[in-house]
Amino acid sequence: MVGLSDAAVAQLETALATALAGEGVDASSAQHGGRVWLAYSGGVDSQLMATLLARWQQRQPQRSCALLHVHHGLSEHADGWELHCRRSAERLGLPLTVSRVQLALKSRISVEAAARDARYAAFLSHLGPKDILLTGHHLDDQAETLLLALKRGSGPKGLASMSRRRALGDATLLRPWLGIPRVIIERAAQSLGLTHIEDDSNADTRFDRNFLRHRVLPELEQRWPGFRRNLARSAELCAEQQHLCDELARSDLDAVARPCGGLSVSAIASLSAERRNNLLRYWLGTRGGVMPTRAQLAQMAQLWEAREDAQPQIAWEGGELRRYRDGIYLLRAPLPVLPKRETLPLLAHWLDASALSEPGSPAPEWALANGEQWCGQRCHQGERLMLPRPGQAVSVRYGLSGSTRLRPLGRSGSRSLKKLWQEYGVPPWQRDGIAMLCYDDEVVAALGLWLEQSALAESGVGWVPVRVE
Ligand SMILES: Nc1ncnc2c1ncn2[C@@H]1O[C@H](COP(=O)(O)OP(=O)(O)OP(=O)(O)O)[C@@H](O)[C@H]1O
Repeated sequence: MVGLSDAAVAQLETALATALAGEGVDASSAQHGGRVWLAYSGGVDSQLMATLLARWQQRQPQRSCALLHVHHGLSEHADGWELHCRRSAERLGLPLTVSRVQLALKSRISVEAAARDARYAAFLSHLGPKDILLTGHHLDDQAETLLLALKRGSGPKGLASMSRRRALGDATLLRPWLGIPRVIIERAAQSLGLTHIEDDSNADTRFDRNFLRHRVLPELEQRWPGFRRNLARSAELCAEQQHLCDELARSDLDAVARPCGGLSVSAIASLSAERRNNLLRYWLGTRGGVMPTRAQLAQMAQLWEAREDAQPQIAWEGGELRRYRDGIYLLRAPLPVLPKRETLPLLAHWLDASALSEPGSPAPEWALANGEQWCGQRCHQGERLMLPRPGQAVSVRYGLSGSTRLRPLGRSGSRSLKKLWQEYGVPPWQRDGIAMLCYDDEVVAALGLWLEQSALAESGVGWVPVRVE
């Protein structure tokens, strides 16, 4: 038995060291400058990992390691857990940060999910760009996660469950023990005589995960030994498939993205339904927010099946998709109400500055009411705006009347703004958000779209508005 326990400790210690070495965070590599954090609940898994991390650090004194405990404020015992973590961190000689979170309990979201969201938000707020966050997740957690994903009817992305390594903001999340069963961890913890927190709610089978852990998985494992390991293998296979789907979606996105934003309807319509759904899920995933359900995705067919002059819209919890001509656009928040007129003192100052003949001098950035950031580039050549005359006010205006007549560079004659919006393919709901740059009352540019002929510099220094990405 002693031999088995020693082997368990050695296996876990090796898995931890190997995962960290894989990130270049060991003595053999000098380049990794980040900190190694452990998400530390004080439960048996993270208690053992904290103990082995402290040992690891003694062999790597140049590395900075720390523990991060999230106090969810859910249990009456939470203060006691925090105290356990503080005492234990002191004994191990590892600094501890405690993060207190407030749970946003929304309908549809379970307490467990709300706690997890709050926990990861707290982790993110403490991690630096090159940091690593370890968690004590193991094979049994992975098997439970896969069964929970099956219960929800997830596709390959959900069934892929947890990954051994993934980005967390600019940091990296590592789960060194994801392939190791809980029994090995318990055996090792026992042999080292560790004291850890026992969360009484872990026994409460009203929670889905606990129900699977205590009632379902033991029975399945008894009937089919190795069942958990097989579940974890299925999760890995799903992760591989998902990886392929993402690769395909990225290349499809390159092909269907329109240069001025949105996706091309005709390009999307030429894809098979499965490929289209894959692309849409990927695209919406990269934009954040709540994903549409499968039924909502099916409804999106209206967007590319509608007549060209129709303007269908599909709304769900995470946003709204609208079609305008050949483009599909995602709107997430309600459109902002913009002030009609806004002066740009910084820009005016820059344009007035005495060093006018110094192209390339640093330009201040100006933020617009629609959230865009712009700056100006001075130049001697090319299509550039003339500088304002002394005393002329520089402003941006929004929501100009559609009958305003303008003369963009490169078009003959003047046209109404309404006609120009159509020519430039600007969807109706974006029009009021386009900033029109004015000298006194005269429009000199529609930012991001065109410069006005009447305001072009004919000689000497001029300037070009440039969007800051
Ligand atoms: N309150 C918390 N603070 C910091 N990290 C946490 C917290 N709860 C969970 N974790 C991290 O997430 C991992 C998995 O969480 P899970 O809820 O399965 O574990 P637990 O039963 O609370 O604790 P453990 O896994 O340490 O036994 C933990 O190993 C730990 O790394």
